[in-house]
Amino acid sequence: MGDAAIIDGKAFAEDLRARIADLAARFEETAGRKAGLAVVLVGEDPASQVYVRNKGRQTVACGMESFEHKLPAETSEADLLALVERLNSDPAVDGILVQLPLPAHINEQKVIATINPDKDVDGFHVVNVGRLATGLPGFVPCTPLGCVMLLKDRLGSLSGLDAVVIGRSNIVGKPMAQLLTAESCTVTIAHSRTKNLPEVVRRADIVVAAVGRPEMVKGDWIKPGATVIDVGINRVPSAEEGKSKLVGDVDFASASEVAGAITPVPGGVGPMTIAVLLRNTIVAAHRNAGIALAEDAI
Ligand SMILES: Nc1nc2c(c(=O)[nH]1)N[C@@H](CN(C=O)c1ccc(C(=O)N[C@@H](CCC(=O)O)C(=O)O)cc1)CN2
Repeated sequence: MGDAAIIDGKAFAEDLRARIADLAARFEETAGRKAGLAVVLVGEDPASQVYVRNKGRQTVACGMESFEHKLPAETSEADLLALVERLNSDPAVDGILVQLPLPAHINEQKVIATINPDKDVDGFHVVNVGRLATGLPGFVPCTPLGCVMLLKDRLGSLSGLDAVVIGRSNIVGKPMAQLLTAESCTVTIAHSRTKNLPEVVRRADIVVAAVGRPEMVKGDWIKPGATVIDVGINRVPSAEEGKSKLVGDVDFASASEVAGAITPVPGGVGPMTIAVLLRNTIVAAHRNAGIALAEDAI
């Protein structure tokens, strides 16, 4: 392996959860109730089951209330929308998250649009997308916000840096580009159709790979000393017969020879996703209860 510093998302997420646990305890004292997060899972996708279980456990470990709703894969869209409506009007629920992906017969956008934007701790509702785009307070999607936290922890100010985001999804690529713009980076959104992609990436001080292609970004695409954030989570066959392993969108072995710092997979961006979800939930609880909170300090 090379000289790149390893950005330890697991350790950062642990620290963040400890701060959230303090805030949750103080919230309970002041509000007379725990902050609450409702997580809805439709179907039996194995990865989603793990993520939802971890969300529930970490919510409780931080001193918040977890409301889990596990629905069969054949649940109708109407029934799911009715559940979301009930959660919208439940005063014990500060945050609502519907685990994605949903089964093909359910319209994801319709479900997200039904969540009360002030309980949308995933930051996926168009109202929150618009708030982020215009700089208004709302909720920011957890994975990109976690990436920015890791970058600022590593680099301090990001102002003036060249950033390339590879991937243009609504959940990661687009909000990531907006957050980096708000930090005064010069941002390029690249994707699978970008011409001369390696050349574009080589200009960047910050590379965020969120393209969903295992180990696509090679070491010779990286500017020496750049900071590399790997959002990819790809399960691929391992050298051991019948086993699989997780890899990112970055070829870690070659990129870590060149980069100044890099997130590993696993243990980089992934653990930040759930920690930031808990951060958004405690923020939602304070807003819903009308209790002041220095949100930027979390
Ligand atoms: N409603 C949502 N659905 C989905 C989101 C989301 O933010 N909101 N993101 C992903 C899945 N996800 C959380 O839901 C998630 C992904 C990965 C991790 C994580 O900790 N990854 C570990 C590896 C875990 C493993 O072994 O599989 C790591 O990278 O170290 C947490 C949460 C899609 N759906």
